[in-house]
Amino acid sequence: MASSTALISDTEAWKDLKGHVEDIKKTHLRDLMTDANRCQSMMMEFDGLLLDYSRQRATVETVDKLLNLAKAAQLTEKISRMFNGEHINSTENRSVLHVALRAPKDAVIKADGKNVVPEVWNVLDKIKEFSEKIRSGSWVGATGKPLKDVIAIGIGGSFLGPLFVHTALQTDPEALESAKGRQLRFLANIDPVDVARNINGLNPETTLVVVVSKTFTTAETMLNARTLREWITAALGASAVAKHMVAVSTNLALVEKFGIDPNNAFAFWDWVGGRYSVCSAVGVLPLSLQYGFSVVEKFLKGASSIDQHFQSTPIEKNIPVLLGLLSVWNVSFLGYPARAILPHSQALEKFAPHIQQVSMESNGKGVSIDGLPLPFETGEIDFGEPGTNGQHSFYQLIHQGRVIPCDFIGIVKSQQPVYLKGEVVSNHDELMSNFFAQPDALAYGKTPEQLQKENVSENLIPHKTFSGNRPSLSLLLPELTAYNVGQLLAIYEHRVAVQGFVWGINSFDQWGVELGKVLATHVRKQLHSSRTQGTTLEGFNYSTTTLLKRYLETSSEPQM
Ligand SMILES: O=P(O)(O)OC[C@H]1O[C@H](O)[C@H](O)[C@@H](O)[C@@H]1O
Repeated sequence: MASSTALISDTEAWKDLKGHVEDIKKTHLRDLMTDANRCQSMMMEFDGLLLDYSRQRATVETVDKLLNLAKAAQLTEKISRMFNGEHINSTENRSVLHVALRAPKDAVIKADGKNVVPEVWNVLDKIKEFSEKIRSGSWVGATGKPLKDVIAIGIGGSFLGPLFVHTALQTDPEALESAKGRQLRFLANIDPVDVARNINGLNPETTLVVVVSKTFTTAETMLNARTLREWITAALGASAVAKHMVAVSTNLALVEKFGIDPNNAFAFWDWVGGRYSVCSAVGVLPLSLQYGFSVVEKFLKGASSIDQHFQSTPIEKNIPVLLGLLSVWNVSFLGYPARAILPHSQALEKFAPHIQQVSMESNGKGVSIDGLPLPFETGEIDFGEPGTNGQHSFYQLIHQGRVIPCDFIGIVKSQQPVYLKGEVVSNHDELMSNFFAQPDALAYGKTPEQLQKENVSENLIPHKTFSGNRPSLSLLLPELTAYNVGQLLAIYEHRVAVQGFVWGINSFDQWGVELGKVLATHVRKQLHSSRTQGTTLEGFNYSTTTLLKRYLETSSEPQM
């Protein structure tokens, strides 16, 4: 067993897998897929979901060795420590308890000795009450009109998760029905173009602005909040802020200082990481305003179902654990640096951008949790697009260029089925034909011999050959309701945690985002003094000085 300061790469289990790579290099998925017993052992079912990882470059032996690696990494213990509220985010001295955000009312989850579930439900109850008031029109704006439109201001974790869930629910029949006549928009970027897009067509009289920021100090969010406060006060007077602006934050003192009534602030806690906060008021408030609390509660229940599975299922049958181990295998042993997330569902178009933050901000680290430099790479480059759009864009590279393990996510029952008279299949079957075909195209490829049999001319044979042996996994969801969206979210959140636990890093801090912010502060000061006092540029290198000079000389930004 590894001591807490040892690197996982020093363990026998890791070395064993390193050696095993040579065995796997001799295999081809074409052959591995002929072993029905192997394939059968690589199917997992839970709560309506079906995971098939038989197209990973892995044998039954590989999976056993990965499970040994999990043991060497003390994975089960680390999962328990997370659920027990220990301060596993050691560099910030915090618990990691996003699972408490979706726990049933009677659950007991402790942070620093205190059960946090009642606090969670206090906020959920407050959201339920508030969102019902807004939706029913009993809460009105400054001129007496109901607030039918919502702009949620936030960035990073205070934006991507809520946007993903909102996009996924937009076409769900139940959610669609309950959102009738309402709009939810997201303002994230500090680019004034994003402000212009968000307020376009909206009337401050009928708009509620929700400022979402864990810290309530994020530069982009606070300037956007001041910008929309100005938009409201210019139209309705300063007193309108109380009726038209509310906030979600862990920093209620700063919310009040900003001028938002503390009664209209929705709290969350430092044991919720920004990128893990969609199940807190960060997501639940805007989504409840749009869809009603009962729809959002189903989303929380779906996530909770996976939490319970993750906490209590033995590792060999535990979906997030297996997914995490396979990602470690692909990154650290097979050397594939990227992962493509390919939902065959337009409703999941914002899933990959959300997982990009969850995964890359969590696991893109250079040192172990004890601060030792890592002799191996962690994290992967996540990207993705819904199928079939990606197919007509970057799949060429995935089929004949670099090897990129792919996650295919499919839905059995469409949210919006269409079946035209006289067509061979329904529109959803047409979409899903690609979901079923692509993984085999990647795994099997096409040999020169096959091409010769098809009488393909000799000069084209190299171009039309597909090497195959490209790994993927398939996840099939029964439908895409709020509940399933919650399941999907929690599977990926926990998968990322598993990867971090095995690599022995802290997946819950993000010091790497700080440096750029500090340097931007220097630039901001310089821009201010150059524009207001004509101060010459100082303290920047040749490159930045040249670029800044060009920017200042050729732009005439409006000055207040
Ligand atoms: O919610 P906020 O405090 O405004 O933070 C928004 C975002 O800020 C930073 O960029 C962090 O890296 C993100 O993890 C966080 O989600």
